[in-house]
Amino acid sequence: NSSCEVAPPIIDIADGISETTTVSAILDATINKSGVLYLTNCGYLCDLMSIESESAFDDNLRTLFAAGRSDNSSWSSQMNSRGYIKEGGESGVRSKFYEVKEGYEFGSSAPSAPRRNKWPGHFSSLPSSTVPSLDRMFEELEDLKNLLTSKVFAPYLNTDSKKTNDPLLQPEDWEQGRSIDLVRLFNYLPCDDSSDLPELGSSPHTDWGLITIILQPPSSPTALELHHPKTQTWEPVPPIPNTVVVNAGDFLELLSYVNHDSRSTFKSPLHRVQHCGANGGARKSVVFFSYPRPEMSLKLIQNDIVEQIKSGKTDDHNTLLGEDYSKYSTFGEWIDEKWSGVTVQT
Ligand SMILES: O=C(O)CCC(=O)C(=O)O
Ligand SMILES: [Fe+2]
Repeated sequence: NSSCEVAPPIIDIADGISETTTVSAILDATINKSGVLYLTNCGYLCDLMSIESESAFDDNLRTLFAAGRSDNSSWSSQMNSRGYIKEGGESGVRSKFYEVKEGYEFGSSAPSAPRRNKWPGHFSSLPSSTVPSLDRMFEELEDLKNLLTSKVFAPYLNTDSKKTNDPLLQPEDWEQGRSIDLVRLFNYLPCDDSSDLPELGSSPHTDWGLITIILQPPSSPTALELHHPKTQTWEPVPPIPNTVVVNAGDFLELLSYVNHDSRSTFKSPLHRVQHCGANGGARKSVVFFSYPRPEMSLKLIQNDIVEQIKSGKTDDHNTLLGEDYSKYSTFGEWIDEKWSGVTVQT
């Protein structure tokens, strides 16, 4: 049964990932299976996805989106990627699908962060707790990224350094990624069929960074789907109360090619968000994109690795493999270019 095979495992991290069985389960899901897994007992973020917390969470986001809609000084721009994203503001696969959603993007609130968050200013009904609770969410997401990377992904990448003498990924490489890490809050709007194009919540894509963490409120409709390469089918990733979803990104996959053969690399899975299913299409989610520090050199990967991978694989959707990135010397230069293509300039 293909859906059993591809169904992401639920991994309990109540022990904080000190057990080798927990490490192995996460590696198995990201290397041998689909590249997606659920975490449970992950603390604050898993508690936030409980049935009890759902209505408060939903109210918070609804107020924020309303505020963003009515204050165009808080709108996100191509150059900034911070603030409110209005409906139709995402490029996606522009000529093929219409992405029926609005969003809100923010990152680190540290004064030293390269980009400033843009919260709606003149909206009096935005509760005073909204921004602090979103800042808290960002910190918790950073903690979970750092935990997973330090205990699971970096140790794996740094073993077997046959091709490199130095560790591939050092603590500062992921910890300092926080300056560009990004939370995107999405409000997938009810289906209205007003577009000539087929409607989707999110076009098929892979994520670009190290890992992505997705929060799906427990009673929201199943909409996130994972492409199963063997059967070429889309498999649901339904919300499960008290869990978060984690998936590997293109950069993590690519790093793993440096020290490992193609059979044992991380999988950055192709996924999409369906629309107009249950609940008339309405759904909210929180999606956290994590990256390495922007100064991280791409030299290690440049060699001949990309060519080797390309020649050996036909069904890889890694966006880093699809283009000539030898013109970029750091991860930051490359990701800036990717981000500038995301929002539609209007
Ligand atoms: O909303 C979701 O569940 C996932 C969205 C997604 O895959 C993305 O924005 O990269
Ligand atoms: Fe994604």
